[in-house]
Amino acid sequence: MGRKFVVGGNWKMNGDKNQINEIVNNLKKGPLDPNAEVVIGVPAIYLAYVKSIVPNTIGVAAQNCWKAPKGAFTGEISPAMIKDVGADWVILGHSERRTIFGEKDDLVAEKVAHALESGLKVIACIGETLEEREAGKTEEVVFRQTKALLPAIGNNWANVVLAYEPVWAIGTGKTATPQQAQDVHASLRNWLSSNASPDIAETVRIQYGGSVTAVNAKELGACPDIDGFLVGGASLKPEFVDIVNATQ
Ligand SMILES: O=C(CO)COP(=O)(O)O
Repeated sequence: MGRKFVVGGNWKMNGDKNQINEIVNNLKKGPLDPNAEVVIGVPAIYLAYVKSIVPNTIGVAAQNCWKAPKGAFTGEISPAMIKDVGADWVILGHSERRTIFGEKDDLVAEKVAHALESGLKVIACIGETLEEREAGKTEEVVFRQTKALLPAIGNNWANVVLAYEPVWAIGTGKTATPQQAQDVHASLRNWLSSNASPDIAETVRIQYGGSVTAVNAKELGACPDIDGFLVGGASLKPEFVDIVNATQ
């Protein structure tokens, strides 16, 4: 009850200053549902630029970070740096980080722990592959990925949003049906109730991600355990505003 709808736009490795200006102007024009929280996940190199042009009501997220504040980690950025340029969120454990860059559950957990300790809010992503779904392992995978996060999150659940993103639905145009998504969200909440606490299960927001569009957002958003979206492709387009407003 009372979970504020939260919509994230994950731009991935897309956008240049021209396109960013267009996206931000579109968000400013809105109008955006004041009851929805909006966070845009931008490429690291544009974090400061986006922060300088976006209204304060819109959160800005990095799409990854390292698990230490500074040091000899060529090419990486730290939560301290993300905060220093004014952003306050980071997306961690995205399936593209897990599959393309080989990030395992324990590395994701270490990153989550350090990001939270550093005062960032975290969108932590979980989700099964098509092979895992077809083998009937959806819950096993999602519970395993979430279990790894429990010690990392500790008492910091208020600063965490979970994003359930079935890998087979990402960038494929194959959205999970509202029932498929609702089922996983509900069983994850149930699992959290036993393995974290009933209060955490009740209050944590769980986003759905994977081919969300203005067309399917309303039906997905109406499901009782879907508390928002993590949007890839459509977050670069004007329809993102309609997705933010899906529960209005
Ligand atoms: O990976 C996603 C968001 O993090 C989803 O991407 P698409 O919305 O492009 O399927």
